[in-house]
Amino acid sequence: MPNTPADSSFNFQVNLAGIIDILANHLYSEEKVFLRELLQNATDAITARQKIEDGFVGQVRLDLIPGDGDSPAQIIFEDNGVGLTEEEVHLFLSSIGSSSKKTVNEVTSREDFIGQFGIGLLSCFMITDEIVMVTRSAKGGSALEWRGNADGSYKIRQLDLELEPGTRVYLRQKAGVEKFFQAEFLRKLVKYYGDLLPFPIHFAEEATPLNAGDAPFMNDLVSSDELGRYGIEQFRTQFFDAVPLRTSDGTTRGVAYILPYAPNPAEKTTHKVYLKRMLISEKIDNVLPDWAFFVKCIINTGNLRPTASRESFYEDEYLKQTRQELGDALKNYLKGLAANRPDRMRQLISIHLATLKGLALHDDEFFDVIVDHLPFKTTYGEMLLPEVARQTDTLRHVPDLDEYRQLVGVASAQKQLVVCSGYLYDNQLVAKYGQRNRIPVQAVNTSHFIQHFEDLTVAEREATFDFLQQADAALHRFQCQAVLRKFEPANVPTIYYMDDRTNFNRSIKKSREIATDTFASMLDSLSGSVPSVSNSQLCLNYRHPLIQRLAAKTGDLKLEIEILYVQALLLGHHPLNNDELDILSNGLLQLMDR
Ligand SMILES: Nc1ncnc2c1ncn2[C@@H]1O[C@H](COP(=O)(O)OP(=O)(O)OP(=O)(O)O)[C@@H](O)[C@H]1O
Repeated sequence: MPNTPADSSFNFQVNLAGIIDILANHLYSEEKVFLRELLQNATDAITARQKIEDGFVGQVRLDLIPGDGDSPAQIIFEDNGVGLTEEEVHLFLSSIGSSSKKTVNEVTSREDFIGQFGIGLLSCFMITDEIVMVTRSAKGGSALEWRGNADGSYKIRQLDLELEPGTRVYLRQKAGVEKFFQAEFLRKLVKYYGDLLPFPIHFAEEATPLNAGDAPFMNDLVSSDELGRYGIEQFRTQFFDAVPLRTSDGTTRGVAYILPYAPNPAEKTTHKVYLKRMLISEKIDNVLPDWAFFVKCIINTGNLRPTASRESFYEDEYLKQTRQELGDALKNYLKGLAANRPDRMRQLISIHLATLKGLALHDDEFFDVIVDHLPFKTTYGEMLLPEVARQTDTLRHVPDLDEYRQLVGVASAQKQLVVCSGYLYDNQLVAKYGQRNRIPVQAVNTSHFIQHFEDLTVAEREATFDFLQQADAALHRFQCQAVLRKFEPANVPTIYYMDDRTNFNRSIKKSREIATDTFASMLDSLSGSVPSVSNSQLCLNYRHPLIQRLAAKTGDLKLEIEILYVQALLLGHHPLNNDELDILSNGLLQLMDR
């Protein structure tokens, strides 16, 4: 054991080969990014040269020397950028984490370049064991050869060659990465990462560059047809629409494609993002607000800061501002669509209804943009909430779908405008609409309607007294009270209101019928804990001829009343338990006997 003095200090020891291995092989998710890093260095070198030579025209050439039996294949990647002096080679190329792009002076600033960490070149070690770079600085000096090894060693030598300024990188294939050394593969990869770069990238001696150097979304005057065609080309999808995006300072611009289908909300939509015209990643998910997951974007940005792996952006002020502004552009599009093309807005809503409703609930701003255009089922047919609000002083809604179905005919006949809020999010949306627009909102159920039905006259009440007594007694075992009222439509004989307690007890009874012994005793103790008093009501319609006839009859009407009760359950979409099914079958048998 070494004898360490009490308060001695040491420097960390760096295992160079280990660090290189981590950076080269574990920072990036895929090997192909080595080409992105080479393109990025070439772009930055050309930018740096343009800073000192006004109007300088950059270019890049990529070549592949196929392998033969003895020597492996080799990629040669060449740019006519600023190159490196000997001092710079030692300072930036041979020192991990050093980058010439951090240097700020009167001609360059940090924002001019894509690179910043001083590690990107190491990604080439994913496909080679040795990086050879031949460079000559535009600032003068002789040509140099630098050989960097994955074990952390490097060599430099001066070359006695009259080279034009620029840099050439040689990468000799290591075992197991043959696919990156195929001409076709490289061509595609260059197009993939560098299609928008503003200088030609040639393959070998080919006259036509591999990259287009531009894209329709970079052009302010682009037509939406052109954007649509670009969307098909990029994603093989005919989108619902293409929305041009642009931040106020113009540093980020692009296009948002509205998906022609409802996306899976569990999956985040990712976007294709270029940084200073170089493709960073297709999997960026934080450049748009969360609510915008019904669009897929392609954007080019000049000021967002990529992380070291370049697979996402730092959550900084620029990103927040950009996200806000791109979100605003989308909201403006939706507003414009609603104002000028309501038919298209309706189509968009019909595709993304659930998504838009869910988003509106969680984002107040978005809520205000969209809520006036969301269709709701009402007793007057499909309506928008502002239309409903114009026609009633209180926005009444039925939050239970089955209950709404039972009530719709009755409420329409009473000329009551009621919204169905039984579909996903509708209940909360109606409540939020009332809250934000200061309109009273009331959730109503069947009981509300029964209370407002017309009462019988005194004479009618006297004449039906016995019948009502009998009905009440017959319904007692179902924890239900009989009520006699007059309501429209006259062809509806009954309407049933089931309160929560009865509902709970009925579900327990239904489960009890199929439960094992142990589970049954648990259910018994549960049902014992609920008071048997309930407010459930079977409202009999005195306008219906059948009810009038029954009310006028004397004798035992238990079976008739029970059948009416079961019929009301069925109309209200309530599942029947065994007792109730028996009532139906007995009733039919007795009918046959008669
Ligand atoms: N083609 C090139 N022309 C001129 N200089 C280059 C070239 N490629 C690399 N360099 C120099 O080597 C340095 C290190 O490059 P590297 O790609 O590792 O990091 P970076 O580009 O600075 O930052 P990042 O890690 O963010 O890519 C650069 O800062 C630059 O000075």
